[in-house]
Amino acid sequence: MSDLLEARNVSRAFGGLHVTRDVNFKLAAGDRVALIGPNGAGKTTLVNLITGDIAPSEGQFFMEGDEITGLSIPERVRRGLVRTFQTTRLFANLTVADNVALAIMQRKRISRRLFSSATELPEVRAEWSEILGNLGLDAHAYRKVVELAYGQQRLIELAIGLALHPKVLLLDEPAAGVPHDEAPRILAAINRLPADIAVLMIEHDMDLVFKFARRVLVLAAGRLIFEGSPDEVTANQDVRRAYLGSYADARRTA
Ligand SMILES: Nc1ncnc2c1ncn2[C@@H]1O[C@H](COP(=O)(O)OP(=O)(O)OP(=O)(O)O)[C@@H](O)[C@H]1O
Repeated sequence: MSDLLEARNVSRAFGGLHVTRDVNFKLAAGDRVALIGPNGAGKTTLVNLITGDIAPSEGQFFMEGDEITGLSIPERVRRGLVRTFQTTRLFANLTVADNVALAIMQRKRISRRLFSSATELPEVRAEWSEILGNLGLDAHAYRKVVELAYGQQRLIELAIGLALHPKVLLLDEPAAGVPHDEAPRILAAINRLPADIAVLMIEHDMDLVFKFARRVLVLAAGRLIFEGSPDEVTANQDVRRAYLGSYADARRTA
């Protein structure tokens, strides 16, 4: 199967600070990959490079074989390279349905001037109601985002990502800040994402990483130092030294 996304020799420096160093990886359809690494390893910078928020100093990105290094963020989204929205970018005083409808309209290029009626356009409504149903948010469709619990707001980020029809979905700490008892719903929603999309998740919560990922990329000081299955990553001495030590020991002795 051909690769959906490829990073080839990607580096990024800020002044003299080399934050991303010669990174290479590939994502294929159906991949469930976690990107982990200690604080300051360069995870967010790498995601910003993938999305086009920042440009690499060196190297290239490819989507389905086409070079996308010079493309804008919206052009990448149109090709199916989607990052979940942050809750801070949701329209808090609009309904959940309106927030998802806006993303559907963006994808279908329906003018926002039609917005007042667009949420209820049959083809738009059918789509958001299916997405919200799959995420267990259908009962909240007509509630304002601001009225929902934080965990539910984070599910709306996923809903908007899905409304953009991703081939590659980038999740930036999807459970961060979510109360412990709401976190399983996030994991359940992530586990129900369409099987054929590639998902790359940055996450600090190792329990979530090990429940979600079939492959783990480990970043340290801007370099990918290891790639393997969750068990291989836990067993690897370099990774343990760089990052996992206490967690791996805790797992072993548990
Ligand atoms: N625009 C920038 N200008 C200068 N330095 C930057 C910039 N963006 C990031 N850095 C530096 O790059 C390094 C990596 O930051 P980044 O946020 O990518 O790491 P991270 O692995 O996501 O960290 P965390 O897990 O703490 O979120 C840090 O030392 C940070 O200060």
